[in-house]
Formats: sequence, structure tokens, C-alpha cells
Amino acid sequence: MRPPGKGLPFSRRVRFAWAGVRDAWRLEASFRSQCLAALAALFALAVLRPGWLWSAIVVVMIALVLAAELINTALEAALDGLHPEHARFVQVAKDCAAAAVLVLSGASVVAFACMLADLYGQATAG
Ligand SMILES: Nc1ncnc2c1ncn2[C@@H]1O[C@H](COP(=O)(O)OP(=O)(O)OP(=O)(O)O)[C@@H](O)[C@H]1O
Repeated sequence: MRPPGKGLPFSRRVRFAWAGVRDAWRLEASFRSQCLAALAALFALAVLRPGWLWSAIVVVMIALVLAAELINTALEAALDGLHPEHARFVQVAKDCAAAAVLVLSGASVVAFACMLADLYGQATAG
């Protein structure tokens, strides 16, 4: 027997995914901050016009950070629901998921700084 929710039309699955984004926005202050930082970075791309390659790198980094935060939120919600009591394995799982977000956030900042350095180098060379 097919599990409920499987084989639904694409539009229904997009609605489920959008509901997940709304839940993360409602529940997680860090997701809201990351969305605002992403908007600021996209605005910077629109103003600075660093070229297709840098734009692609920045957009991919934004997507990775937001996706990692969504997975982190999903893991936290599942663990809190399934095992609300204090447990070492919950701590390890939550801390590792948070570390994944931190690693990607740090890499994003470095990539953005490299883009700015490259643009500065081009501006001062010419
Ligand atoms: N049930 C638990 N058992 C053991 N440690 C836990 C448990 N719940 C939370 N912790 C510890 O407390 C920290 C904070 O947990 P919490 O669920 O508040 O997530 P958070 O770090 O605030 O994440 P976010 O800011 O993304 O919501 C976790 O990283 C973990 O180390």
C-alpha cells in the first residue's frame, strides 16, 4: 500500500514545501535572520553586478545556508517531538546540525568577501 502523501501532484508538494518554509520562518529567529541576510546579499549583487560566476557562487551559498537551516529546523522539531527528555544523543544531533549551518554560514561570508576583494582589485587595476 502506498504511504499517504506519496504520488501527489507537483503543485501539492510545492505547497507542502512552502508550508515548511513558513513554519521555519515562524519558529526560528535564526532562519528569519538568514533570510534577511540573503535579501541583503541579493540586493548587493543587483547593485554591484559582479558577473555571472560570482552571482552564481553567492546564490548557491545562500541556498545552501537556507537549506541547511531548514534541515536543522526539521531535525530539531522531530527530536523535540519524538524525545522531549534530555538525552546525550539529542544534544549531539542538534549540535552537529547547528555546526553544519555554522560551517556553511562561515563559507558564505568568506565567498562574499572574496567577491568584494575581486571587484575591488578590478576597480583599482583599471
Ligand atoms: N533534549 C535535549 N537533550 C540534550 N540536549 C539538548 C536537548 N534539547 C536541546 N539540547 C541542547 O541545547 C541546545 C539548544 O537547543 P535548542 O533546541 O534550543 O536549539 P537551538 O540551538 O536554540 O537552535 P535554534 O537557535 O536553531 O532554534 C542544543 O544545541 C543542544 O546542545
